[in-house]
Amino acid sequence: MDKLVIRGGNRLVGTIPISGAKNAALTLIPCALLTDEPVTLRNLPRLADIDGFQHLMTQFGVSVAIQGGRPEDFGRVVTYEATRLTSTVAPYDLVRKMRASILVLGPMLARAGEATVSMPGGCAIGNRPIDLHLKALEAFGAEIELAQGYVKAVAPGGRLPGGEFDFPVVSVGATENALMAAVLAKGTSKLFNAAREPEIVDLCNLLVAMGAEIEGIGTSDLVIHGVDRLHGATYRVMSDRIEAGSYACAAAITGGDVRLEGASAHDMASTIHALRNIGIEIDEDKNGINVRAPGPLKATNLTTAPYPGLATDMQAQLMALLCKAEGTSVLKETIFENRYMHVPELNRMGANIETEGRTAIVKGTDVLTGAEVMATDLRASMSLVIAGLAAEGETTVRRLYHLDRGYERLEEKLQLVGADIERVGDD
Ligand SMILES: CC(=O)N[C@H]1[C@@H](OP(=O)(O)OP(=O)(O)OC[C@H]2O[C@@H](n3ccc(=O)[nH]c3=O)[C@H](O)[C@@H]2O)O[C@H](CO)[C@@H](O)[C@@H]1O
Ligand SMILES: C=C(OP(=O)(O)O)C(=O)O
Repeated sequence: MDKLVIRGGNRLVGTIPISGAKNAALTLIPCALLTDEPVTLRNLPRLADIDGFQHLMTQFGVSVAIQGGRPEDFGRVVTYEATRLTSTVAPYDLVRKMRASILVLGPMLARAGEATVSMPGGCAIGNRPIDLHLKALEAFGAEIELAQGYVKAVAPGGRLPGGEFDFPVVSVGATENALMAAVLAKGTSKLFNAAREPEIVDLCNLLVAMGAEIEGIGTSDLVIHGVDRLHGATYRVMSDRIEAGSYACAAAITGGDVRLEGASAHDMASTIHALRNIGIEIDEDKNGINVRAPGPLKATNLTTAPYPGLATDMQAQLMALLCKAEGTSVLKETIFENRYMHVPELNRMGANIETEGRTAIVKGTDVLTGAEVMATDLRASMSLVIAGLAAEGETTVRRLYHLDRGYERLEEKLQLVGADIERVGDD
């Protein structure tokens, strides 16, 4: 298995292109199930999760055509065509590798009147149940049965009537599934306390481009007027606010000066706010942001929350940055119950972090030291890379399959700005 070897200490300077957002792409791709016409997505990141999702789409008889895209380019253009669905079953073997596979449930049910999807199970960052996905679909009229680890959902009479659902907890995935189910329902549906992450706005924009009728886009109350059919569309995936935030942390920890080309300051306002509190200078323009670390990093307190709050997907990377800040920072993780798996690994690199339940106390230190570390999940992996870039000596990060789920050609992008990082085969 490959590993990353990082020799820390280089100041990052230059430009990093930001890719299309993984978490948007993973909800835009299943929209192709909603129509028999082609749906073309531009700026799709080249990631293991996207390949996995495409594989799942072919399982349903969807044709997947990758156009152009030179190997040296970031992103690519892919057309999905679900002229006729040959299966409505998402098997365990494909779903277990990628939680986001549950996002085929809503659109498949809307298009085919039935869907059978393996339960995704837990993962390193927490239990991650799907009860809200199922409750929202039931509120729209679906009949749901759980058997042998599978969810079987049926729309009586072949089409959901639509309905209302008030989310007791904000859920990105459940909002996405409910939206994709409601757009083809017979009647009007309402969602209250829906997630309003930028990726949900991206999803709504594609659905509208396909002919859906949605009111309240960007707010937590959505009204969806079901239509009889949707048509194809061509759509550009939004830029990845978490990838951009991660590279901002990487630049900042090295005292660097980096432009993140294509980053959307609007979508990552909470991360920018946190970085400014840490003493990082950020200039925004319509094509990207510039990140500069002019002096010592300052401690700050951070609490993750649904959008527009601080994204839980940024917690680990900001924590790595705060390991080198002057003073003590207190972080609170409110979204997932087990998202501090990077803490013992960062401590092995000389960080001073203590956790108590959902709170982490980070005492800043002058020196981090290179070490052999093990990545446990996607953002935890990135936090170790960030620490490694500022550490004295060599850091080796293993289990790169986590990083490859969510960072398009990470080492190439970091090399562009002067990092000493390489991917090597394990011996
Ligand atoms: C592919 C994708 O877009 N993944 C993102 C998505 O995950 P995902 O959509 O899985 O996360 P959710 O927003 O659903 O989870 C938020 C909270 O709701 C809980 N919950 C969720 C669903 C449910 O049916 N029941 C329930 O209790 C979860 O356990 C968690 O505590 O949003 C998360 C929160 O911003 C991000 O960290 C993930 O990167
Ligand atoms: C947790 C994440 O992704 P997923 O929901 O795909 O596991 C993430 O992107 O940080």
